[in-house]
Parts: sequence; structure tokens; C-alpha cells
Amino acid sequence: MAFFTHHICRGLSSSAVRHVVIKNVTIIGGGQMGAGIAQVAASTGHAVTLVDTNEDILKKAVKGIEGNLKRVVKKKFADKPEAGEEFLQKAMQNVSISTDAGSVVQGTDLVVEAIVENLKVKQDLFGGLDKVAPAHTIFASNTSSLSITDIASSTNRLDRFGGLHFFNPVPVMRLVEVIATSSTSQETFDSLLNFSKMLGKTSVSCKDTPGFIVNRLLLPYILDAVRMYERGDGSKEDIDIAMKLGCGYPMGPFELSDYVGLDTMKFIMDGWSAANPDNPMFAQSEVLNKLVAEGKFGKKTGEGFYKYK
Ligand SMILES: CCCCCCCCCCCCC[C@H](O)CC(=O)SCCNC(=O)CCNC(=O)[C@H](O)C(C)(C)COP(=O)(O)OP(=O)(O)OC[C@H]1O[C@@H](n2cnc3c(N)ncnc32)[C@H](O)[C@@H]1OP(=O)(O)O
Ligand SMILES: NC(=O)c1ccc[n+]([C@@H]2O[C@H](COP(=O)([O-])OP(=O)(O)OC[C@H]3O[C@@H](n4cnc5c(N)ncnc54)[C@H](O)[C@@H]3O)[C@@H](O)[C@H]2O)c1
Repeated sequence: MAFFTHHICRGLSSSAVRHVVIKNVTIIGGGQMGAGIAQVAASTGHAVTLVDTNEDILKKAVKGIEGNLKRVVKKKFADKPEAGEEFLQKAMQNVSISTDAGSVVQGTDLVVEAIVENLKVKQDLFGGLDKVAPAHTIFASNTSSLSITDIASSTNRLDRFGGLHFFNPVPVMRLVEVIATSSTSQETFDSLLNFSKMLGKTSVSCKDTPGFIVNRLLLPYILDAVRMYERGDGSKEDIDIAMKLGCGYPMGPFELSDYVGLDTMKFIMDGWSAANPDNPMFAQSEVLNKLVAEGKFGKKTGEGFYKYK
């Protein structure tokens, strides 16, 4: 059940701002990102329903969440095992799963979508949910590269629609980009900011511009690394080592691409290429296309630029 709260918003000189307090969250997509968002939301006291079309993926996601939380408990509650066990039980009790998004959104305050990076698929999902979700329910997409305005256009709740862009792995990465379109209401935006804060994340505000902040800068970097490799200017191993040791990045661009998922990378790349057909930066990458065609999506399939088996 949602309720509203008033608070004084810093920077808005004592104007009262309302936000929906989010308790019940539906997360759609039980892959890497959806499972990570579910883990963080459940362990911060939210009632979470994780939805996927594939039941096996949901079972795997729940197993993964439990495994990750056990690692957290072992570390954080090293000298308080009982409190750790209680934390784990409570967090796991907060997670339920479903393959029927339409039925579970009926009691939800927030839908966070983390499904495949495809505009039409996201629009179809939200268009359907818009017809059955309560009026107060806020919709948010975790898209990496698509326009939130375009995704929201399949609904009649443009004022209650925004972007929540999490980073992978969600339990570790501290940032959330909160995206407002020109139609997102202040109340929705404040609700999304507050939700990010409740998850323990630091948020930055972004306009609905391509790639928001992080990916607008990350995409040319990764693309340039791939072009260097394709030209034979450096091996992927050397480029990765160079960026880790030369810049202090935790992963090099090829390790990061494998970690994000080359299928997702290709969806992003194809979208930007279609939107900017004359920009040589977005010309097709033969190496990426070949790996994806071979089903080598990176860490999640056991092979991408590198082998993980
Ligand atoms: C290729 C063709 C070109 C195509 C062009 C398209 C380009 C598009 C570019 C955009 C991609 C966008 C993707 C997305 O929208 C945005 C992103 O998410 S970008 C990715 C951001 N993430 C990163 O940059 C991650 C960088 N890596 C790291 O920070 C670290 O390597 C790591 C993943 C945290 C792992 O750290 P390590 O030290 O190596 O390993 P440990 O195992 O010791 O872990 C440290 C610490 O973290 C905990 N942990 C690790 N993984 C998880 C997990 N999955 N869940 C929960 N916890 C995890 C682990 O337990 C350790 O905890 P501690 O013991 O320290 O408490
Ligand atoms: N991988 C990353 O590093 C990363 C980081 C930030 C944002 N994102 C974005 O998050 C989204 C998900 O990425 P991911 O890496 O978790 O992908 P993933 O492939 O790991 O998971 C996607 C899941 O969505 C499910 N799915 C597909 N269509 C569905 C539908 N209609 N209804 C319910 N479930 C459906 C699939 O079965 C799959 O389990 C994408 O939009 C991606 O761009 C990814």
C-alpha cells in the first residue's frame, strides 16, 4: 500500500515535495540486473516480486540471491551469526517469484523493468501492464541505451514513468542514474530518488539523453577499444592490462564487455547505429557480430572475448 509523505527538498527553498513511499516492488526480468536489483531491494526491507517469462531463470535468480546474501552475512555479521541468520531469513522472505506480471502488479507501488534491451519488447510489456496496474504505481526502466520517453509512450502514465539505471553488479555498484523525461512529474522523480536512497545507493539526476551520463561516456571508450583490437593495434589482453594498470579501472574494456553481456552490447550498438546511420563511430563491429552469432555472450554463457569454463 502506498502512502505519501511530505518533506523539504534541499535546493528548492522550503517548498514541500511529495513522494510515494515505495514498499512493494515488482521487478521484471530475472537476469543479471533484475536479480541484483531484487537482492538489494529485498535486503533493504522491500517486498519484492521478481518476474520472468522463464521459471528456470527465476529459480536460478533466487539461488543466486541467496548465495550472494550468504556471502554478505558471513562478512557483515561475522561475530553475530544469529543476527546474520535473521537478516538472511528476512531478506529471503521478502522475495517472491512469478511468471505472470499482469497479476502481480496489482498490488505494487513500483515496477522496475530489466528485460531484454529492445524497444518494442519493452513497450509491449509496459503497454500491457499500464492497463492493469493501479493508478498510483510508478513505472521505471533500467534500460542502458533506449529513450525513456520512447518506452513510456506505450502507456497512459507519462507523469508516473521514469528511468532507474543501475550498474552491474547491482549489489556492489553504488550508483543509480535517475532519469526524468519532460513528462515525469516532480513527485515521481522524488519517489525514484527516495527509493534509490532507501536501497543505499547514491543517485545522480539525468535528462533523457542518449546513454544518460555513464553510458554516453562509456560507449565511445569501449567502441574505441574494440576498433583498436580489430585493427590489430593491440591484443585484447594488452588493452585490458593497460586500462587496469594505467588507469586503475577494475576491469579492462573486454573483460567489462564480457561481464555486461555481448548480447546486450549488440542490442545497444544496433540501436545507436540505427539512430545514427551516418556516424562511423557506430559502424558494425565484425568481432562483436561474430561472437554474438556464435552464442558467445560473455561470462553468462561461459565464453565471449575470453573463456570462463
Ligand atoms: C564490445 C562491442 C562494443 C559494443 C559497444 C557497446 C558499448 C556499450 C557500453 C555500455 C554498457 C552498458 C551497461 C550498463 O548499462 C551500465 C553498466 O552496468 S557498466 C558496468 C559497470 N560495472 C563495472 O564497471 C564493474 C567493474 N568491475 C568491478 O567493479 C569488479 O571487477 C567486480 C565486478 C566488483 C569484481 O570485483 P573483484 O575484486 O574482481 O572480485 P571479488 O569477487 O573479490 O568481488 C569484490 C567484492 O564484490 C562482491 N561481489 C562481486 N560480484 C558480486 C555480485 N555479482 N553480487 C554481489 N556481490 C558481488 C564480492 O563479494 C566482494 O565483496 P567483499 O568480499 O569485498 O565484500
Ligand atoms: N548487463 C548489464 O551490465 C546492464 C547494466 C545496466 C542496465 N542493463 C540493462 O538491463 C536490462 C537487462 O539486462 P540484463 O543484463 O539483466 O539481461 P539478461 O539477459 O541477463 O536478463 C534479461 C531477462 O529478461 C527476461 N525477459 C525477456 N523478456 C521478458 C518479458 N517480456 N517479460 C519478463 N521477462 C523477460 C529474460 O528471460 C532474461 O532472464 C537491459 O535493458 C540492459 O540494457 C544491463
